Amino acid sequence: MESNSRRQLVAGNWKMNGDKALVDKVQKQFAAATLNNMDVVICPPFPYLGLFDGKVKLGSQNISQFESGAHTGEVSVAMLKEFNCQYVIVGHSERRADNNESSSLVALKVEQVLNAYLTPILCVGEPEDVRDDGTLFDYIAAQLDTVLLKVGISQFADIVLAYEPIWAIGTGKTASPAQAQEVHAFIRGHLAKQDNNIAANIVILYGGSVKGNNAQELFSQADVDGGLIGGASLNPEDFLSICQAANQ
Ligand SMILES: O=C(CO)COP(=O)(O)O
Repeated sequence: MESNSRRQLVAGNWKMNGDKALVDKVQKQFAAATLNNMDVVICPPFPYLGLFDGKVKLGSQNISQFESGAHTGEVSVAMLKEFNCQYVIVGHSERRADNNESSSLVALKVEQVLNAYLTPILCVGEPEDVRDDGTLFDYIAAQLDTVLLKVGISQFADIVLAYEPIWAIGTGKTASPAQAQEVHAFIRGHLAKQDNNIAANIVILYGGSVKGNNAQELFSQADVDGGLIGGASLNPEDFLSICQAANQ
């Protein structure tokens, strides 16, 4: 694999949790922290985006596939930009399940985010039965290929990927560092078939029950470049200790 300039990234996905008090706590915590070797992104629910004061990078948890117009309840990339949002989580398994988001819809959303020069955090990951029946790699490849077909490999230079095995999300059942590394290496190898350089440089996060006590081992795997953190991102102390693990 080629040399790379990957920097560790930790993104906190609050999901439909948190409140204004948590915004204040997180901002205080990170204003006092020194994290020079990694990037922190907070992805709160939409209403809280405007409350952040610029000390941490911001991401949203979803976006409309449309640019603007008569789409009640949707939020556009242009609106996110007005709130200094730099990242957008796209294709989280909870949205794929709760809102029937297909990989084709996910691909449209990725395209929308890229067109606005924001960074998609594109989530892929298998349910437990897929891992059990041995079709894990085909499943992940298919999720990636739908987006690859839509936007092309060169656009992956501006994408962050997140591998989130569904069986590990919110379950306390983390993928082992070896299991995470195996899939991350597969993803990088899959992209390398089209472009070695992009594959070597793309940041691939792991998500699924990352905590302060397992982050360091996960993040030290060769192809794991940080994490997408759910539950533990709601506790500023825990989240900071995860970020410190990525800062080393
Ligand atoms: O879904 C996740 C982040 O997007 C992971 O959630 P947990 O860290 O709560 O398992």
